Amino acid sequence: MAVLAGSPAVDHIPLLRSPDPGDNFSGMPVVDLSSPGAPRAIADACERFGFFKLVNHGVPADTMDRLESEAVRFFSLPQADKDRSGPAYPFGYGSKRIGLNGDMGWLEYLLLAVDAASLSAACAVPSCALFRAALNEYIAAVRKVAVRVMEAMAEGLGIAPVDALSAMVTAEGSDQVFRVNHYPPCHALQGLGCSATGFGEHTDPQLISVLRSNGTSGLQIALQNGQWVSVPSDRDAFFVNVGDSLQVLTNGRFKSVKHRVVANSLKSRVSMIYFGGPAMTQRIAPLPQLLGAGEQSLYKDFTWGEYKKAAYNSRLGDNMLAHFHR
Ligand SMILES: C=C1C[C@]23C[C@@]1(O)CC[C@H]2[C@@]12CC[C@H](O)[C@@](C)(C(=O)O1)[C@H]2[C@@H]3C(=O)O
Ligand SMILES: O=C(O)CCC(=O)C(=O)O
Ligand SMILES: [Fe+2]
Repeated sequence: MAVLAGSPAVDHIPLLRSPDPGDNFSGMPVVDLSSPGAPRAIADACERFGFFKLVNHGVPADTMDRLESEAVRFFSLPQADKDRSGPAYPFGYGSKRIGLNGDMGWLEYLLLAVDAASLSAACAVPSCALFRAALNEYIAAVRKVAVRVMEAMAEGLGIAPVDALSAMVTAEGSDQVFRVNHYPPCHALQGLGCSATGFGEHTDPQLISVLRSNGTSGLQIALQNGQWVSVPSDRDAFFVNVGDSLQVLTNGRFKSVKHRVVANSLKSRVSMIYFGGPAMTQRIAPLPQLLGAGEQSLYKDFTWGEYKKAAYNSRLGDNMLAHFHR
């Protein structure tokens, strides 16, 4: 992977070709959650792209803006103060290093554990009461959206009960994670025709990810033909993606989408992502309601705990699911 010689600021950060304005995703599925057609539109988008934009989701702009302002305030603290909330593993503040296996990106972040509906009480960060309150309010709201979307997925797939998928994230002991990412502008690369990797290409291991970002673009997804396209930002919408576990539960009908973030040379990007995962002991296997007569699972049997362990022992860009294919 190319790294820029002589620019210590971006040392060890992989570089990417600058996004080309023509790469904007023109076919982006946009789903109105308040519309009766939402379940079918969601299932269709998950089958074609594993990704869609969600509007009319009902989360007040205030809830999103408050968390964004608190996050911006946190990330502008002196480095030594932020470092006191680290390291990121298992949960806390991290900078440039992603995971424990050598991945690097042009970002800093907070990785947080989520309990039944809010931040885990045991979660060490952040200590500021206003930030914690904003996190709790936002997490409770985004989690409800994730549940509504998973119910719509079941309806769109034509399976019963309606909570066949969502029950996995509402169950006792479900493994939910929340992440706030800050990608500072990467001035060192301005005008050089390349960009710093903010978050390298990967798929999310969980069932569902629900992302909201400020008005700075940078998120890209890979289409099924391998082409990378840029996702135009929209601070009022959520972007939903299918994770590896949901691909398995649907026996490959829904696609776990490969995505990455390219850092901007001028503007900072702030994103907040809810990752809905099941309980560690949950078996991840195609739902019987989705298997046609004589249809076999494409995957070996495993639990979320086993898959998570394999994922966390992998590099970001590794195709983790490949090891679980029959
Ligand atoms: C390199 C890694 C970071 C990651 C754990 C892993 O070993 C591979 C999966 C990565 C990922 C991607 C989605 C989420 O951001 C995340 C929290 C997750 O559950 O899996 C990250 C992990 C991480 O940053 O710890
Ligand atoms: O920050 C973003 O916009 C996306 C980050 C991401 O894909 C992740 O944290 O898993
Ligand atoms: Fe991701």
